[in-house]
Parts: sequence; structure tokens; C-alpha cells
Amino acid sequence: KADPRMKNSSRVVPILSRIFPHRLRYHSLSTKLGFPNLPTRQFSTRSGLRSEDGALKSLIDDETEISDWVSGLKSDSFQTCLYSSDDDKAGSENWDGDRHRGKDERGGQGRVSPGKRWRESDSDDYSSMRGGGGGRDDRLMKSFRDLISEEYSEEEDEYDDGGGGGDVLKNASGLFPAKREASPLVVPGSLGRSDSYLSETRFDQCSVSSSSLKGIKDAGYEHMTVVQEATLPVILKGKDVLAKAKTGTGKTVAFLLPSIEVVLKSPPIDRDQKRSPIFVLIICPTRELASQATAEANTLLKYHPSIGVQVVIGGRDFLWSRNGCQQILARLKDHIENTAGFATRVMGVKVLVLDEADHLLDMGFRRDIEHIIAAVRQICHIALKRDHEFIDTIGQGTEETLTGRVLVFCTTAMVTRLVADLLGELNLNVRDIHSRKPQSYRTRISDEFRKSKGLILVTSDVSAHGVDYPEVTLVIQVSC
Ligand SMILES: Nc1ncnc2c1ncn2[C@@H]1O[C@H](COP(=O)(O)OP(=O)(O)OP(=O)(O)O)[C@@H](O)[C@H]1O
Repeated sequence: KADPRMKNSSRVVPILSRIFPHRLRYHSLSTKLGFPNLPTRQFSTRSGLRSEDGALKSLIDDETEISDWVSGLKSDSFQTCLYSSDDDKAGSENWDGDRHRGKDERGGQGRVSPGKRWRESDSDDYSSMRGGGGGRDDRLMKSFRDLISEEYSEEEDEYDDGGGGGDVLKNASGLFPAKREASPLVVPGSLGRSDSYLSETRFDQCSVSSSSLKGIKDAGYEHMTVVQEATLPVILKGKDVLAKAKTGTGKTVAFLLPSIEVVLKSPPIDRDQKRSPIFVLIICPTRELASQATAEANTLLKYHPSIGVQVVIGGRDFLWSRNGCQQILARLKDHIENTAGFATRVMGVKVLVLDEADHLLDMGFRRDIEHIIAAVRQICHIALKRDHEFIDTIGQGTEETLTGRVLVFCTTAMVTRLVADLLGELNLNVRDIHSRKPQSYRTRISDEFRKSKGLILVTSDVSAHGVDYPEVTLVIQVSC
């Protein structure tokens, strides 16, 4: 039986189809420097997977079929939150899901065991979905926005929910410039200061329910973190958000708290309904991260006895394996089709969170994300609206993440220039010295490198002779 709440919408969600290009990876350098880390595992390109993976193939083939039975479904509103972290702490070794999220430093979580509530019925099979740690640069975020919005424009009119995006921005506590999505909203308070994750704003200054406030207080939180402060009012206004923030800066609460408020604002559940509808769907790449989010949710839900949280986990550490995304898809499809009541329950989804989605893109999973979104969309009619807000608490460049001096030796002037250009493309703070540069320039750059911190010097062997650079954190020899 369909949720009666779904009756009034006329949205049609566009098909997402563009292929996201694979990106260059500088794994070892980024790991050493504490730059945003990239995965160590080798992932095959996506092209071969589809034919090999029956589950994915069948999901895609079945999209039309699923779409048939959901075509009558309607949704009043649907919010999408895409979260990414600029993970300068988590090393590549953590990609299997045992990332630490700074909880020891700040405490205040884990009081309630994951999945305590709502485990009663239809899931013996728990499977988590969440994207690993470590954000990428703005190109990724832009790609994400492109990915989600590009086909949106084709059906723009059908998406207009009358929300009035500009007004939303204007009304948002004065924190947000009334600007549409042309460029990310950079939250300056957070830039370049690793200890400044807490904002001046207290939770009790925001319009969240008193029960949520009690839970927040019990968790020991008083002030919002920068990303929470920036995203909460926007999401509470019903706006979609694409947020970028460093690891351990409270993104989980940033998406959980407004999600809880959305649930609270939803019409009461029909008591006759056998299975409670799912209002919020959070997709995480690993069971560990899903469990952490669940624990955090339970903390926030302490005084909301009517709202439950359920973690659905399948195989063990499956995501960052070769077919991880396909497995998510397969499980999603499996749950939709075979888990008693799941499809009906998920029809009520009002908030979709793709946590750390940038990693999925970075790893060439764009197609798979599209399919996940398509699969979810089939049942709940969602998309990140084109007038969503992109909130960036990190900003361009990564200079603040590099504190040491890095020396990269290359064999020739050409290779030196190439390596410097590549690092520059990654927004790293880089200088190059080689024989084709004038001596005065080389001397100046040498001096700058000696004096400054947070700089990468790429040099040909020309500067290897007789130079003495103090406190070099890392030396890399490029031998091609
Ligand atoms: N407003 C707050 N005040 C104090 N501590 C907080 C606040 N919000 C979250 N925390 C705590 O900060 C820690 C890190 O938060 P969280 O795990 O949500 O960060 P994150 O940005 O999601 O990290 P990741 O990128 O690893 O997913 C947790 O222990 C959480 O309980």
C-alpha cells in the first residue's frame, strides 16, 4: 500500500547519464603530506563491470519495470544532501571503513548501540552504504553538481516546487548571501584554521525542536561547528545542499539534525500502517561509517521516542572492493524487490544523504552513483535541485593543509615543469626551478622555499648540487 503522503507531487526526476572522467591520482604524495588522501586500492574502470555483474545489469534493465510500478507515486518534497569531506587526516589505510572520525577528541557519541530501534521487521540483513574518507577539490564538487543538475535543466519546469530559492537564501539567518549556485558559498570562518571547527552559534539559537536540543545537550554539544552552522538553516528552509567540510568537523550532525527536523514536520504516521515509512535515507560506503552515523542519530534521537533509526548492512567491507558500488545497487534493488515492505517504506523518503559522495566520483564511480540515484529516484522521485546551495567550509587551495617543505627532484627541465604543472592543477602550493629559468628567478624561489613553510619545490637536478634547504619534510625523486 502506498504511503498517502505521496499523492500530491508532480515531479519527474531526470535521468542522469553523463560519464564522469577518471582523474589523475597523486596518492603517495597526498598521503605523506596530509593532503586529501586518495585510495590506495586499484580500481578497474567501470566499463567492464557492467557486463560482468549480473546484479547491476539486471537493476538497469529493470529500471523501466520499477518505473512502471512507481510511476503513480508522488512526493511532496524531497531534500538531498551531498556531503564531502576534505579528509586531511584519514590515511589510505582507513579506506576500508575503520576511519576514526575524531570522536575520541570530542567525545559525546556512541551511547546508544547502532540499530537499536526499528530492527524488528524486515532486515536480518544489515548492509551499510557510505563513501570513504577524504574530500576532493572543487572540480569534483562541481562535477557532482553537474552530474545531478545537468539533465535537470531539460525538465526544469517540472521541478519547480515553488520553493523560491532566492528567498530561501535571503531569509537564512543573514548567514548566506542571496546568490544562486554559480559559485560555492565559502564559509570564511573555517578556512586555514584547523582548530576553528566550532562556530559562535549555539544550537539553542536555531529553530530546532526542544527534544532535539535536549539530545544535543546530552551529547555535550553547545556550539555548532562551522559546517553545521552553515548548512542547518539552509536545509531547514527546505533547500538542497551540497556541502564540503573537513573530516571530523561534524558533518554527520549537520545532515542528521535537519533530517530529524524534517521527519518531525512530516504528517503523523497512520497507526494502521504495518511498517513505518522511511523518511530519511543515508547512503554510506562502509558498515563502520553507517554504524557511526547510526550511533550519532540515536544520540540525537534520545528524546524522540517515536523516531527510529535502522542500519541496513549486507556483506562485510564490500564497498571499496572492485564491485562495491554494484553491490550497493544490487542490495538496494534486492531490498526494494524482496525485503518485505521495504519498497513501500522507502516511498516516503524525504531526505536523501549521500555521505562523502565525492570519493565515489573520485574513484570513477560516477556511473554507479547515477544508478544509485536512479534507483532511489525510481521510488521516491528525487534529485538535487538545481537551485541547491553549495556550502564550502574549506575553500579553494590546500595551502593550509601543508605545513612542511617538500622537495621533488626531477631528471629534466621538461619533467620538472610537467610535475609542477600537475601539482599546480591540484591547487597545491608549488614552485619550480630548472635550467630554463633565469638564475635570478631560481635564486628568488630558492630563498622563498628556505623561508616559507607549506611549499612544494619541484626542481631539476640543477638545484640538487650544493643546496641546503632546512627542515625539508619530504624528498621525492621522480626518475622518469
Ligand atoms: N557541535 C559539536 N560540538 C562538539 N562536538 C561535535 C559537534 N558536532 C559533532 N561533534 C563531534 O565531533 C566528532 C566528529 O564529528 P563527525 O564524525 O560528524 O565529523 P565528520 O565531519 O562527519 O567526519 P568525517 O569526515 O570523518 O565523516 C564526533 O565525535 C561528533 O560527536
